[in-house]
Amino acid sequence: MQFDAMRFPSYAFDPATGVATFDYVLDGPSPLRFTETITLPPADGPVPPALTRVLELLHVVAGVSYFKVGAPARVIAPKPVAPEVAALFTAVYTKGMAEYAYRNQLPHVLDLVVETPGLLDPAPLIDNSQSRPLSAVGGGKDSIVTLEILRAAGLDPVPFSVNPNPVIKNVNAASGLPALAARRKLDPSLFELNKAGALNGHIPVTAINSLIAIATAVWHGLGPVVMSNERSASDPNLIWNGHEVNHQWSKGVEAEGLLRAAVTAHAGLTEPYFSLLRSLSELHIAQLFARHTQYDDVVTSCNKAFKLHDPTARWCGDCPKCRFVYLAMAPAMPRERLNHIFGHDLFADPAQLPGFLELLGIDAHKPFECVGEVEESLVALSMLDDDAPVLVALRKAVPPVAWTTASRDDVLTPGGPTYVPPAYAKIMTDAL
Ligand SMILES: CC(=O)N[C@H]1[C@@H](OP(=O)(O)OP(=O)(O)OC[C@H]2O[C@@H](n3ccc(=O)[nH]c3=O)[C@H](O)[C@@H]2O)O[C@H](CO)[C@@H](O)[C@@H]1O[C@H](C)C(=O)N[C@@H](C)C(=O)N[C@@H](CCC(=O)O)C(=O)O
Ligand SMILES: Nc1ncnc2c1ncn2[C@@H]1O[C@H](COP(=O)(O)OP(=O)(O)OP(=O)(O)O)[C@@H](O)[C@H]1O
Repeated sequence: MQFDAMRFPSYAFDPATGVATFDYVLDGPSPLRFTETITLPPADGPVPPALTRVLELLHVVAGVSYFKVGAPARVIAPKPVAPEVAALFTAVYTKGMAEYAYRNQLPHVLDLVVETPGLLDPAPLIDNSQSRPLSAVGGGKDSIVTLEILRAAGLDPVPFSVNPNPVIKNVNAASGLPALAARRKLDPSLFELNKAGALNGHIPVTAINSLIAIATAVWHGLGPVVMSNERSASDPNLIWNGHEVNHQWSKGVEAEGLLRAAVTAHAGLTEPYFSLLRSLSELHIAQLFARHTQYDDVVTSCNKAFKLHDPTARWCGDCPKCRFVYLAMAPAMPRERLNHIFGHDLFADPAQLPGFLELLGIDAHKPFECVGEVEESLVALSMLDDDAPVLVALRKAVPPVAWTTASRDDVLTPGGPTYVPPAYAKIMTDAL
């Protein structure tokens, strides 16, 4: 299938139902049309201009799911925008699609510049910084840690999820906090095209979920959207043709800065969005999670639980994410509790050894999954001193030089750039 350009013909929003419809076209000799539907949790009152503006951003950003069917050389945004917005669009379609470009060997994707038809002045500023935060919940340990820090500080967070599956609903129930939810429905023809062998691959889903969260916060008169993206999300998996390829790009600090700047320029929000956990390693977050036992029967970080077509699974016990989180939580809690959470004893199963070696940097590149850095895995291993079969084998396999690169202080001391506003930074300091 050959396509020349991707266009964004129209979008509509119905405040009576909360339904937004976004139209897309892949132009070429046989054009393809798509419509995505996003339903925001309904709110009373008129539609604030800032909501319309956030939906304009979402229209273009959510287009990546359809762009990937054909990877056209041109992407033509529908409206004039500020430079900050043009920068976000281009980054989402290039850096956000880098894993897709790498796996499908489409180098032109990394050099694409999203075309925008003219310049728009920045929107007037709206101070939203003092209102209740909206806290995105994905069902994993990270968002639970954020929710509990915000709650302990008396900020009365509102949990929010896109397409909450049973895992997310159970986490919300365990928190006891009333939650908001949005629904997102991809155009069904995408699945038919995928079955027929169309180009496919990973997309920067966090950028999409984040804009849906910001739209919801604006419509409900809430404050900043608080994410739980960790420090290591910013690190690439590999370099390809001189470009970084990062599976988690839209969870990284660069994407956070671009998204904040674009939302402030286009919709005027002074404090739209930040990650509270940005300065922390996954290992550190796992230690903070260990303080809260009420989520043990519901927490799930395994991505198998998040398939669009299989919403029932919890920890599969046999993927990079399960292995990494198991290793990261192991130093912070008794093994019985760990095995209860996972329903598997991964350190007793020799079949898990190759996967753990990969996490420890002894094989291949960092897996294309949301896992922490090699140093974090090494430090976690160094904090474990029992003789479980997998641990014994791992200690033998790690070359002596590897231990010298793994510093417990580096991994467990907060650091790196963040966009956490001062009031929230103080809360974080108090929580650690
Ligand atoms: C759950 C998962 O890992 N899905 C990725 C997987 O898709 P799969 O076919 O195995 O299952 P589904 O997610 O049900 O997707 C069905 C098809 O729909 C397409 N699609 C899905 C969501 C979307 O927003 N747009 C879409 O076009 C998808 O391509 C399938 O054809 O493999 C896919 C191809 O590599 C990935 O695109 C699926 O990833 C989801 C978008 C997803 O939600 N993944 C997150 C669990 C994830 O990877 N999060 C990253 C953060 C990435 C970021 O920068 O935001 C992380 O936590 O590290
Ligand atoms: N369905 C969703 N709706 C809204 N936000 C989500 C959803 N899934 C993930 N997120 C948010 O996106 C960010 C990245 O997701 P990620 O899956 O890494 O986090 P998590 O589920 O909290 O923790 P873990 O890394 O343990 O899985 C987090 O801030 C998370 O809250």
